[in-house]
Formats: sequence, C-alpha cells, structure tokens
Amino acid sequence: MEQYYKAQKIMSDEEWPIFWEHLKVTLPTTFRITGTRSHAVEIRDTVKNAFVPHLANISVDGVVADPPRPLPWYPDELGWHFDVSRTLLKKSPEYTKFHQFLVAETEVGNISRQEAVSMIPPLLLDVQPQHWVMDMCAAPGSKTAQIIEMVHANEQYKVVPSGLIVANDADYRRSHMLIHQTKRLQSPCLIVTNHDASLMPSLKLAPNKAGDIIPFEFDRVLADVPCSGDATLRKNPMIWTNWTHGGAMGLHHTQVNILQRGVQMLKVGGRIVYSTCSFNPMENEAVVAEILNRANGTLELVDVSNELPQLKRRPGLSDWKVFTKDGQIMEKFEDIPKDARGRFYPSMWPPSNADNLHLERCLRIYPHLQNTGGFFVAVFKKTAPFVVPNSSRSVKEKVAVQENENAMASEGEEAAAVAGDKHKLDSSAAGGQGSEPVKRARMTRAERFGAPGPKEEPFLFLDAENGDVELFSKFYGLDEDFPKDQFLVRSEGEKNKTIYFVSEAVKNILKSEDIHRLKVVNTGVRTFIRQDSNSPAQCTFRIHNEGIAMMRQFVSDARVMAVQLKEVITLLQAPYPKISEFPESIQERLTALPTGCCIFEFDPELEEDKDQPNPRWEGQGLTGFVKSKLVFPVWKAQVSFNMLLNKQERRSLAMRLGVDCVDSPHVVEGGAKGTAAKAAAAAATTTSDADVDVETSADLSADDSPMVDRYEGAPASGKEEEETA
Ligand SMILES: C[S@@+](CC[C@H](N)C(=O)[O-])C[C@H]1O[C@@H](n2cnc3c(N)ncnc32)[C@H](O)[C@@H]1O
Repeated sequence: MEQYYKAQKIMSDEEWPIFWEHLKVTLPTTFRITGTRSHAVEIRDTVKNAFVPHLANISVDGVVADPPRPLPWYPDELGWHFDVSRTLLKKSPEYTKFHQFLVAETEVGNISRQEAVSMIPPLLLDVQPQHWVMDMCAAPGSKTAQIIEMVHANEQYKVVPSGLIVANDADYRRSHMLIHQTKRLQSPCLIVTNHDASLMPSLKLAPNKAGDIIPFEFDRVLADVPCSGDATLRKNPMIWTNWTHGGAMGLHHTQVNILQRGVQMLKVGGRIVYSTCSFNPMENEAVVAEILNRANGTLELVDVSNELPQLKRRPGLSDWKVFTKDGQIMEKFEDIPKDARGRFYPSMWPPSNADNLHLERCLRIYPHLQNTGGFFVAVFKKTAPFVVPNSSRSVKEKVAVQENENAMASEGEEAAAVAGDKHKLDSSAAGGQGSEPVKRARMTRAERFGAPGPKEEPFLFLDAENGDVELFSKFYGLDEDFPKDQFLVRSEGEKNKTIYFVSEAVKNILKSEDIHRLKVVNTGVRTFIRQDSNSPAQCTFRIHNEGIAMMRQFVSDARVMAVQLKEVITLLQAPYPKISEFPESIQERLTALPTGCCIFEFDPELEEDKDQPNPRWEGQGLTGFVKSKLVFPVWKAQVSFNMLLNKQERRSLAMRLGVDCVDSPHVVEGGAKGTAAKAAAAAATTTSDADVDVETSADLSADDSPMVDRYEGAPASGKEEEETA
C-alpha cells in the first residue's frame, strides 16, 4: 500500500511520514447535533454551557485532555470532536458524565455519531428547502439525515416543504437501515427506494396541483458510491491486512456508471457531489475525468475553494499510474495483452486532456490535515443537457469497452459488489494479489446486493371526502387549506388502520403512471392510527407521535391543552393519572375535554418555574429546562389520562426534563397483546382496576414497534403493518 500510494504521488515526500503516522492512530470521537434547527441549538448550548466548561484541564495519569471542540468548518457549531483515551473516560467523573449524556442523546436521536469527513459531501451539496434531492447510495443514511435536515431547515409554520429526498440503496437489508436512521426526522418529503443506482428508472410524474407535469429530475444528487474504503483505515484497521490495489480496479466501472446515471437525473443548473472514502485515483480522479469527458462540455467541476473555508484540503491529481495485478506499471491500456484486459478499462488511465479538466478542483482530505479520516469529494455543475456517452468516446475506446463487456462480469464486478459493503471487504473480494481465484460467471443481482425484498403493498391515497378523513379532520379541526388529499394507507382492508401523510411532491411520484418501475420501500409519516377503545370517544383515530410535530401546526386549539412542567411530570411519573392527581389549576380544563385523543403542549416560555435549576444539570451550573416547545399526544379515557408515547420516547422526554419516569405499562416488550398486555397494564398501575381504562391501554401496546424491527427478520409490508397496528 505504501509503495502504491507513493508511486501515485498523492502528496509530497516531505508530507508522507506524518500522513502515514496518522493512519495508524485511532480517530477522535466526532458527533453531529441533529434535528430541527431550534432543537439542535438547544442541545448544542447544553454541550457548550453545561459540559465543556467542566471538561477543561482534566488530566489523568499526568495527561491533560483537550476539551471537546466544535469542528471549525461545520456551520453553526453543530459538529463536534474530542480525543480522549478510554482510561480518561472511565477515570474522570466529568468525562463519564459527558459520555453518559452523549450515549443517552444518541439513543433518542438528538446526537449522531458520524465521522467528521463524512459530514462534508452534504455540506458541499448546498441543499435548499425547495430542492429535489437524490441520494443514490444512501445506506446507512448519515448523509441522508443531514440532507433531510437541510430540506426542513426553514421550520416555516404551516408549510410542508416543497423539497423532496429520494434515498436509495441497492441492498434491500441496508435500505431498511435507512428507514431506521431517518424515522426520527419524520419527514413527509422522503421516499426510500431500493435500486441499483446505475439503473435508477425514469418516471412520468402525475401533474401537480397547478396542472404542470414536473420531470423526474433533481436539483441535487449525491453519489456517495461504494468504494474500497482505504481512507477509513483509522476506523477499520483490518484494511491493513486486506488491502490490495485490485479492490479499486474492480469498482471503477460501477462508480462511473452510478455517477453517469446521477448526471442524467440532474437538472441543468443543478449540482452533483461524487464522494468516496478511498485515496485511490482509480476510484476518484479517473472516474471524475471519465464522466467529464463523456459529458463533453455539459458538466464542469465547481471550484469550491471558498466553501467551508476552514476545511483543510489538497487538490485532486491530474496524473496517476495504473498497475497490473503483479505490481507493474502500465503506461497505457493498449500495452496490456488482450487476454489480460478483463479487469482494465481505458478510462482508468489519465486522459490526454487531464490538464484541461480542472481536476485540481477535487478535494482530497488526508488524515493528518485536521486529525480526521480520509475522503475524496468532487462537486459538479451541469451546464447543459447530457447526451449519452457513445458519441463522445473514441473508436478505440468503444472497441475496448466492447471487449470488456463480458469480462467485467468477473473479478472486477465481484469486487465492486462486495466492497459496496465496506465491512465485508476482504482480500478475495478485493481481487488483488494473494486472493483466491475469482469466479468468472456473471453475478446475479442477489449475489451483488443481497436477497431482494418482498413485493411492496401499494400506496393507496384517500380522497379528501373519504369518511375517515372527514372524521379526523373535523374532530381535530384541521385547517381548511390543509392538503387533505395527501393521506394514504398501505392495505385495502375493511377499515383503514394506519394513515400516513406525504408531501405533494411525494404524491406526484407515487401517482406516476409508471410507478411500478420504482421500488419504494418506505415513505410517509404515520399520522393517524385507528383506536378502537371502549371509551365513548367521538373519533376513533388518535394522532401518532411520529406525526405530531407537523400536525400540531394544522389542528385547531380546541384539542390542545397548554400544560406546565408539573403536569407533564405527573403524566411521566404516574401510569394512568386521574384528573384528581393533576394540579388543581388544570383540573377544570381537563374535565371539560371530551374523551379521546388530545395534544398536550408545554411551552417553556410560559413556564412559571422557568428559571429554577434543571435537576438534570445539577452541579453543572445551568438553569432553565428545555428551550423548544414539547408536544405529545395524550389519550383521555373516562377517568384517567395516558401519554401516547412508547418507552423510549417517554424516557427521552423525562431525561430532557431532568426527572424520573415510570415506563408506560401499555408498551409491552415483544409487542404482546390482549390478556397479557392487560395484565401487565393492570399490574403496573397503582390505582385499582376499576379506575383505569385498561382496554384503551392494552390496545395501544404494539403499534409503536418501529418499522426497523422488521429489518431484523420479517419483511416489511402493509399487511404486517396492519397486523402490528
Ligand atoms: C459508502 S456506502 C454509503 C454511505 C451512505 N451514503 C452514508 O452516508 O451513510 C455505499 C452504499 O452503496 C450501496 N451500493 C452498492 N452498490 C450500489 C449500487 N449499484 N447502487 C446503489 N447502491 C449501491 C451499498 O449497499 C452501501 O450502502
């Protein structure tokens, strides 16, 4: 590896030793504060004000650790890093406390552990809330999460963003990781798909409300392609023993094809970001140069030297070498004997016009520049429609491509498929020296991307005049101009059970006449759930916590209870508090509420005790509680109340408020239903059975099992969703 990269001259001889030393050292811990703007700022300020001042000058065994610091190039101090040993984390009570905070916030999705360099591509994508964005190789979804946050960045009241995010991954199982990662962001603008990105289908969309047919094209495309991953050495030390240069050779072709499809799907004027976590020019500049030449002047590399100015980077290369399997440098494709060309493409060599392509505009991030992992990023702008490549290739090259067509099914493609999942990268997958002889048969799709998922249930839109839509619209007082025709269900049962909401753009895609070509594995925010209960509620639909932040903006105040902190605490600490258990000041209003689902809203600005110390930060010198509003659904039964939150959501809320909570008895581990759940509910409550609406509680038991549970084994389908609900 050392010889190979020295020969590639990826940096000067003077710089090499420090680069090489950095590769051997474990990465610092980095994290990103996630979520909507106001919420993220609250968490950031907690890190800054409640923890960092206590972490300065801490030393263990004579070593002083630097306190956590914001990544200088990450906007608004929402990306952080710190570099302390495990010993220090264990021995310093201050760091132990900080570590516990990070773990707890990560569990509820407020903080995301993400490698610093992996945060760069979405930042350079420059996503605006109105943009349609395609994330071609998206799993496990850390960059998708960043993109979703950008589309929702405006937090405009009563506005569903017009932006769209299509998050795709070829591997069905990994596409479910995406669902898990993005679920907490509750975006009605997201579609998760499962395709080989190089074969992403075109669609003819349904007309929008203005009657226009918008083409299935994107303002922004991210191609964070499968790669050999050798720039992740600091995180994946097994690469030291498994690395061969053959891994990159096998990926080049796939990477070019994915990037080309991305450019085709990009609007003229739009931006596409290509990225890898590899140092190898075969996967980086060679791919970039090939696509620029195929685009024949319709695509250009953007000079981003003024963007993220604090980020240290090195320019892309304009010259590199291609090695044979046994380490010989080949000057040109034609020098390779015909029968040995299987794994080579002419596009792997620097093109004759390399000096004119501005490859120096690519970003090479090396570990020693700012103590991170390595990364490669190229940012393109499409300046004119892209004509498919054959015409832009030389005859010689076309012949070579023809020759390679069958051979590419062998070792190269095999490596490409396996290295798609870097965790599986091994020497045989990389197809390099010392590897097992590789199969020459063409790989099936299942071999490349894992078993395909089951056929998805259709997405069935409900009319605005549908009886159920009318029922919950009236009950919750939905705004007149709320788009009531954007609710959907996933199964044709007698009764609608789970109702999802999607944005207009998502609807136009799902209503395309050729939607059967797009394999959608997930979309929509769970908004309403049928609630068959024995209490005489006027509406059989309750609001799901997943959709509450959005729906709160559109429902009338009649079903919203403004509450103080102590009332939230009552709900957290008593399983089914009766009206008499709440403070007297609120009892009259609680009695007046009709039975069924309502929304409780806690506004810290209106809190009577807002300046008292938050018990959560005891000893950290921080006063005040949460800074952003809290909204959550509550069921009013005949005599008692019940927060409609699952165990994790309850705990997260209690943690933010700095109080203890009891786990809601209605959430039964393993999704048990019926008698067992009722028994558990009854056993957990301190009030007598007669006082508790156990039926209601038990019925709520299983629907909160997250969709990702299916990823563990059972397939996702509307049918199962219905059974679970
Ligand atoms: C580098 S990872 C993507 C990481 C992701 N962007 C993130 O930030 O979390 C590459 C992904 O590409 C997927 N993949 C491999 N070949 C693909 C193809 N032909 N089309 C789409 N996805 C592919 C792999 O399953 C893998 O999840």
